[in-house]
Order: sequence, then C-alpha cells, then structure tokens
Amino acid sequence: MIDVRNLNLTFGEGAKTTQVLTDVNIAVREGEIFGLVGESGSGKTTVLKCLAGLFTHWKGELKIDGQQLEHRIGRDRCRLVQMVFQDPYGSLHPRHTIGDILEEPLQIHRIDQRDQRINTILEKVGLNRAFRSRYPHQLSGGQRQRVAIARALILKPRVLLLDEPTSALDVSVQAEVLNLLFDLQKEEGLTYLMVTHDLGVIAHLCQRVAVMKYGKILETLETDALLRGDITDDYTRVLVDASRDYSREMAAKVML
Ligand SMILES: Nc1ncnc2c1ncn2[C@@H]1O[C@H](COP(=O)(O)OP(=O)(O)OP(=O)(O)O)[C@@H](O)[C@H]1O
Repeated sequence: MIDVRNLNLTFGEGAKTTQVLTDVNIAVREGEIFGLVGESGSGKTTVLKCLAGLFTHWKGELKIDGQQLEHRIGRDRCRLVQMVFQDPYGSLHPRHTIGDILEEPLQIHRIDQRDQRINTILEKVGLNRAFRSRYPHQLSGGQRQRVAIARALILKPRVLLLDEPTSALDVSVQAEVLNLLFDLQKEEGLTYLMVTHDLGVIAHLCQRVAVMKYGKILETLETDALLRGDITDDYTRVLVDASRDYSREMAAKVML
C-alpha cells in the first residue's frame, strides 16, 4: 500500500548541504500497522512529511495504493493519505471551532452532507456533536488528539501517517488514544505508518518495524522477532535495550 523507493532528501545548498535521507526503502502492506523507530534526528518525521506532501524536494519514488506521488500536494493525495501530528494543540487552529476545523476539508473538496459527516466522525472518535461549538483550548489533550484524528479521517483516506500520536499526552490517556487508533484501523481497513519511540506501542500495535539511523534504514523486522531479540543490527539492540530500561524507569515513577 505504501511504497518508498530510494528516497533521498537534502536540506541547504553548497557547502551547507545536509543529506537527511539516504536511499530509504519501505514497503507497507495493505491493512498493516508499520512502525518507524530510531533516535532523535534520524529522519523519521521527514519520511512521513515526504509522503504527506509537506516536503516536495525529495528524490526517488513514492507510491500509495499503486499511485505514483508527485512532487506537490494535490487534492487526490489528501483523499489518499493524511498525517496526524505529535502535538494536537499546535496542529489545530486556536481560533476555529471544532466544527469549523472538521468542515474545512469538506468545503475544500466540495463534499456535501457535511453536518452528517461531521457528527458521524465525531462519534467514531468517541466525542459527540456538542463538541462542534468548542474551541481547541476548551478540550483536554486526549480530546484534542481525537479531533486531530477525526480531521485526518473525514476525507476517508486509505493511509494514516502517525507521528508519535500519543507522546504529547498524559500517560493515563495514551492507552485510550492508542486503542481508538487500533479500532479505527480495523473498522476502516486503514494502513498506518507510525513513528514511535515506545517499544510497548510497537509490541501492541505494529506487525513490522523499520529502524532508522542517520537517515538510513538499518533493518526491517517483524515485531515478534524484535521482541524475541532476534535482531541482526547492533544499533537496533542498543535501541531496544534503552527502550526497555526507559519503560522500567517510567513504570517505577508511575508506581511511586
Ligand atoms: N525544514 C528543515 N530544514 C532543515 N533541516 C531540517 C528540516 N526538517 C528537519 N531537518 C533536519 O532533518 C533531520 C531529521 O529530522 P526529523 O524531524 O525527520 O527527525 P526525527 O527522526 O523525526 O526526530 P525526532 O524523533 O526528534 O522527531 C534533523 O537533523 C533535522 O534537523
């Protein structure tokens, strides 16, 4: 469903050129939840932004559902693929009501029966029509992320690109939002490419995972293999061990 072939991307010019992605290859099957992990700055978000059309100066080949992606964002792409960002507050317009935020994509794409579609999508993400008149600052973090997911789904895309969708949320609501994403994926037959640093999220949601470092994919492996420790790359082992320690540390803090 998602095909990334020999994706390369640089920022800057001349002596200041930085190669951010180098020959990245990712193939995500239809209906799969595929994880992307790696240290900060390794290029994970950049891959998602190329697929979403937010970066246009990439080289290589990008396909979604067999359709070749162009170097610009167009209406067709918005109906094929949508992105959910880490910070739900920053990604929602502060002076627009939830109703306006959800109606905008429908207006742009000249889709009718907007009221009905907005109410349906709000219900799907566990909110109700009373939220339509509220502003983002009147919502909790978890509710804001539900609105961001509703906005991403309102055009009925096939693919969601999720950039650490729960890491900005309170620990107590992270599981709720992850469960919602899992249910929606099954109900709507969606395909997810998800950036996360959380081994627990990978274990529960992802079928396969690719490990990135310095803009390259080091290895792609089944989640079961990752959990069994069936890892070929030393860096992946370090990442997994660090994540295990981090989770234990977090758990200890929560229990204190
Ligand atoms: N618009 C930009 N202009 C210049 N450099 C950029 C731009 N966006 C990203 N970069 C650089 O590209 C590299 C990869 O960034 P990216 O956000 O993809 O990393 P990441 O793996 O998602 O990190 P994190 O986990 O911290 O979000 C970083 O070195 C970053 O500084």
